[in-house]
Amino acid sequence: MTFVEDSPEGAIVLGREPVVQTYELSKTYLTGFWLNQKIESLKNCTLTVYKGETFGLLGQNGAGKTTLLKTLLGIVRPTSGRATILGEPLGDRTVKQRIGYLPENAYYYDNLTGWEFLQMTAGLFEIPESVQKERIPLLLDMVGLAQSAAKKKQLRQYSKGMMQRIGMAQALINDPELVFLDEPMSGLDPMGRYQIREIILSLKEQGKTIFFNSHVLSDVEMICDRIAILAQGELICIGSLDELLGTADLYYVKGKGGNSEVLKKWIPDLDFEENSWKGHLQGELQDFVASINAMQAQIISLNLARPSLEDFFMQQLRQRGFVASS
Ligand SMILES: Nc1ncnc2c1ncn2[C@@H]1O[C@H](COP(=O)(O)OP(=O)(O)OP(=O)(O)O)[C@@H](O)[C@H]1O
Repeated sequence: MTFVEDSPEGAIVLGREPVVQTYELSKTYLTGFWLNQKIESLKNCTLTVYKGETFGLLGQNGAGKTTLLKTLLGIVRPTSGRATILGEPLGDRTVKQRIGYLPENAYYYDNLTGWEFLQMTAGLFEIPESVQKERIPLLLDMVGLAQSAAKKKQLRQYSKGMMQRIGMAQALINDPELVFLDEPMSGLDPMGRYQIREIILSLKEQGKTIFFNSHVLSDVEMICDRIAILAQGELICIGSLDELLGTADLYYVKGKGGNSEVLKKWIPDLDFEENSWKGHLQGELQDFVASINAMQAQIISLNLARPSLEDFFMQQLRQRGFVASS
């Protein structure tokens, strides 16, 4: 299938099927006793997520990630803008059958065992009992929960890691095409995070589309095809990791001397070490070298560099004034 509509990210990529599309989506919460305080949680967010990709939405606490996810799921009504999920407008009932959702802070009926909880969720999707009998053990295996524990233990006895796993299983109970995961690695130890990453990768192998929120940037870097960064409700960048991190003309430079104010214009993450400085160069190399010569400063080394996602994330926030420059 080919698509050639206009999109916020420019033309939609030919040959790729969009499964989530938002156009200038905004959400303003009204709070306070008189509902006269406004919190602009999302500001004109436009993005496209394609079939089969793992898409990571990043942002600091309070950036608006959960609000965007809840808006897409029809839990929160947008103040303005529009969006489609699997080609249908927000709130379409048929779409709900085809998507899965792992909430960030889920409140499940904790007197149920894990098994009963999955049966209850399957019931909500009207999944026949014969299918449930096959699917529940498969899902438990997939998320790494022992069937005996799932049958015996009530959810109130579950650890954080077990809750995250059972949450993942319920998000997949309807064999969804598109899965929304809100901070799936939050609160997990390294082994738990590794296992969740493995589950996400196996879902990707099955051709599912995964949209997830996270602030664990190293996990995102390992598993995402594309990412977007939200800051104070604004989407400040979107693209594949190669597009965002792998630009061939990005240099890591070390040097000494010169004027720190001038250097900072070229090197936003400028860092000083005894009598030298270092950081990632922004701008044309030739012009930078001319500026270095004019200041009678000295370049010690210049290497092509791919920043880590964490470096890139901090740099984007600093450049746009969302965090103070160090
Ligand atoms: N129901 C609500 N009523 C009023 N304000 C809200 C509501 N939900 C979220 N907000 C506000 O909207 C902003 C974005 O919150 P949101 O939970 O979407 O951010 P987040 O990026 O998911 O943060 P976190 O990583 O901490 O979960 C915050 O300022 C938050 O206080």
